[in-house]
Amino acid sequence: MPADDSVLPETMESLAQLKAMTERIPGMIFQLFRSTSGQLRFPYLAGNATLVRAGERRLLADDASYAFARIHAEDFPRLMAAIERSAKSLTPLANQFRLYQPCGEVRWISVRAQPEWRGDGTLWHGLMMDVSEQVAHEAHLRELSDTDELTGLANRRKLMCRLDEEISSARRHGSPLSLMLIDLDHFKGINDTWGHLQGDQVLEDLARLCEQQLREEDIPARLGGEEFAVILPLTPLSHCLPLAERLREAIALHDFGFGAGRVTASIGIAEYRLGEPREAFIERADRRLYRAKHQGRNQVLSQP
Ligand SMILES: Nc1nc2c(ncn2[C@@H]2O[C@H](COP(=O)(O)OP(=O)(O)OP(=O)(O)O)[C@@H](O)[C@H]2O)c(=O)[nH]1
Repeated sequence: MPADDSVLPETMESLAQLKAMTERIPGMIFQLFRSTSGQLRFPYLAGNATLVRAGERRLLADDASYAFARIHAEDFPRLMAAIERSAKSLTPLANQFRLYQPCGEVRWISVRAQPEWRGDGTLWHGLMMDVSEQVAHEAHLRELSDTDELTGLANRRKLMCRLDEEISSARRHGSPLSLMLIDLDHFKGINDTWGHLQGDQVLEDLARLCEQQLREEDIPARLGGEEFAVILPLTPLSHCLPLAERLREAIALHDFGFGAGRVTASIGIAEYRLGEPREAFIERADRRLYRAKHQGRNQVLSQP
């Protein structure tokens, strides 16, 4: 074979480049091997030292359990199931999990890897990235899209999701579930007399009153305008009625900034009937609210 003096320096240079690059990427590149007996080890692991300490890497080359022990308990079964599926079907592994850092901090890690059958086990070639900032940003966006901007309560979209969840739980367990619909009386008059900003303040105060008067497990929301709703899980109508009455009274006695007794609300309540669709449940509470308005306002009306 003809000697080629350029091969060695070029190879050395590529290796140096590769080393410099892997040490700087915001994650790790790895090979993970799982033997047919189920033992896991990282034959290759390079990259961001904060995810795995240099000393730990040597241990992980023989036994990956040190790293797997740092995975959050809630995410561990999902990751193991994904590894199992990927090994069985030889399809790419894609998962996201929380990893405890040596300092105790938790980071979100996204893993993508391609499996390959090696005769005595499966070898994945992959990449792990620290996606904690992205996960936090997504959670913030989700929160914004679920929250009413003015009052900070859940918005209509979130309320409907929560109502669906509570209805399915009530169906599964046969547990009671009630709904309150709350509408401020003559709110247009408040806006017209005191101005829109003061009107907004009333809505914010009402949100705080709902939170103070109700229990931790109740779910208050602003449906829009001056209309609010509260989901009361595990609550029969007989328990919901005094709660609604207490809230109505608290509103009527509260000083919203222009003297107590100037703002009142009408409340319609209903208890979920097993099997009924969500809209029918809301409709029954709404009919009671409508009736409360027409019977003179500042009152609670219920429908069993
Ligand atoms: N300040 C403020 N006003 C709002 C907001 N959303 C809706 N409104 C006002 O709420 C008022 C609702 O008026 P109506 O639907 O006639 O109801 P109401 O005056 O409360 O009368 P009843 O419900 O029949 O007692 C309207 O004047 C809307 O402009 C808001 O975010 N802030």
